[in-house]
Amino acid sequence: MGITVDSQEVRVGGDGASSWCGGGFKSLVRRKQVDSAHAKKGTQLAKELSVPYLIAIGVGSTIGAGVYILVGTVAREHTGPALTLSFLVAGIAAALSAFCYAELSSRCPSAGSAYHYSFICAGEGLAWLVGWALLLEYTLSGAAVARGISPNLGFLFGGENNLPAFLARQYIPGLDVMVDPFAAVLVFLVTGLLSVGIKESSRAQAIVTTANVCALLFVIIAGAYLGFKSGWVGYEVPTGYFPFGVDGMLAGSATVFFSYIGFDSVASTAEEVKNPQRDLPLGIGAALSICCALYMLVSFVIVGLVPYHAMDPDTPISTAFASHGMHWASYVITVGAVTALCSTLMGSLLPQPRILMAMARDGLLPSFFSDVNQRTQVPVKSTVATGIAAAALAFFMDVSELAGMVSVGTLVAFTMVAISVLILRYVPPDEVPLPPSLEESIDNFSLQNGGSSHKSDGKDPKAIIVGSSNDSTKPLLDQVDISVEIPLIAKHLHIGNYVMNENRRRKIAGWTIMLTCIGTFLLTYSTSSLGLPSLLRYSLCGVGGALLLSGLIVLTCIDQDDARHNFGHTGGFICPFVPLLPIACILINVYLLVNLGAATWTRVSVWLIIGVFVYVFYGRTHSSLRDAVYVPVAHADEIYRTSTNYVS
Ligand SMILES: NC(=[NH2+])NCCC[C@H](N)C(=O)O
Repeated sequence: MGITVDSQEVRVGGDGASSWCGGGFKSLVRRKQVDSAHAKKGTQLAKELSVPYLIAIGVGSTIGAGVYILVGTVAREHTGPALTLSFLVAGIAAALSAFCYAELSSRCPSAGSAYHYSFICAGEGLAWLVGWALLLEYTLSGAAVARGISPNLGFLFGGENNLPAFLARQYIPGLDVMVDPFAAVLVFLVTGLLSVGIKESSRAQAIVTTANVCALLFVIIAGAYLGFKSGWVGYEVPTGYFPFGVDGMLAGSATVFFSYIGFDSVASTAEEVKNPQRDLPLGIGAALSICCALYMLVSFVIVGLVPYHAMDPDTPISTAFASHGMHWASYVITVGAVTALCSTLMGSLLPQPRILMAMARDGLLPSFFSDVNQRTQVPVKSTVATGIAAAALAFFMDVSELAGMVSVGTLVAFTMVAISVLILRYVPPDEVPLPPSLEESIDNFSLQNGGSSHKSDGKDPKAIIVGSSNDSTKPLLDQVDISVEIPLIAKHLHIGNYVMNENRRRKIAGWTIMLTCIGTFLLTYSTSSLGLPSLLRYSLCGVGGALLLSGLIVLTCIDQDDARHNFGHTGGFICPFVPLLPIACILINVYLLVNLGAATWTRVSVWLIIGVFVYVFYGRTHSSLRDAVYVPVAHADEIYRTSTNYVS
């Protein structure tokens, strides 16, 4: 799109996404500036976190009950001894998303993670959906995890029925529900801890995470000892390493991918990190590598101890140890599972308030949620709101059936993060809403000069005139800290032929990214929907594959935005192999999304439809971008020239 001179409204620069959208859809594609989310004074979070804390948050949020349970069912049904490879493949798939998160968190380090990146890159509509889906994910996963703790504790007491009354679930006959007061209390305890301060809560996270990592190390070391002693019977099975073929191993990776969910919590703490550009990529990368190594070693040992077909589907690890006479190991493993659940609970309740806060700062939710407590420098109100919602769910509902809905949030976020990397590289956001201080100066200037203020004259606020001649522009600029504000505007000005070329490049890139995403969906949908008539399936598959491949080729040939070079030199993280890596990441995540099943999608649709209503009736009209001010091109040009004179 680039510069449009047809009306008073001018976008300086522009993107490939909004040019084709009519006025009604403009709110959906308006994008915020990278630095527009910088908190105002008094609403800042405490900058306390360094790499070790980030690793603790990442590992703690990622390692949950998943690994303790999945190894049994996945080895029995899909992979056999090749389970270790499934964890490797799933780890590589997760690493693709981690690379994308690392670049975005490093380049756009504000709270809100995937929601925030989507707002900067893809626009308000998709950002809202991502944020809305993440809210569902974190609340449900917090509730599900809390609810999983008492059955695990039951092992320590010799069965759930022997649990002391305060730990056990209670049946309420009148309501025909099984309530779990302990789960609710636990959620409140974690909420309290998270409200005290980010440093205190991440310290607690570090302690709990250390305990659960020690339990996994115990499984690895003691298991390897038993394996060497007993001759690794699990690997001696006559069916070989791949009893279900390589296909089975790949199907297993899709299931164990769940155990890698959670490292993205690190990105949500971006605003609380001392040196976000360097520390966030390090934290994300180290956390994921640690989890991948632990998962592979645990699975390697466990499938070696027991033949895969004899594995227990519910308590595979304890049973494997018991089969070698080490019954007491189940206590260590249960403690490991309980601490893992506690740390994932914290890992779910930590990001959600930050996403609520980011959405409220952008005006899409009431400002109640963006309130930061002055003393603790934590978004206490949204933390408490999150805690109440998760505790209520955990108290009343057995949310385990809703597990698929948890994955939707994560996978939608992972997909959008990969798309955001492509957009940031090829169609970086440079429709510049004016920086707030310049806006204020314009207002003051208009008032002082009796000129028409864009806010008060009832005209389209976007149609603001930034001075109509050099004479009127100069005093305006006098009131602005030019060294800060002008480069922001001037850097987006492309004059002469260059504009046309750049313009065309952006347009092609924007369309290509969109068509590549459509191709990914068609390809994964057609390969997964066996019920479709085969002609339709093959056609969809062909069209999808062709779109995807040509998208990849076109993007490989198009120049990327130069900013990444400058950014790379400042010590920030740059995702390698763009566009191949993000496209592979989109493909994997869309494949997993498409395969979540109709029942999950029906439930999620209800939530998303509610989200659309909230957006239409609240977010769209309250968005902080609703009055975004765009620089008219002629005057932007003037500002540019004037500022050059002024500076020189
Ligand atoms: N944010 C979340 N969805 N967290 C859930 C994490 C689940 C965790 N990876 C597990 O294996 O149990």
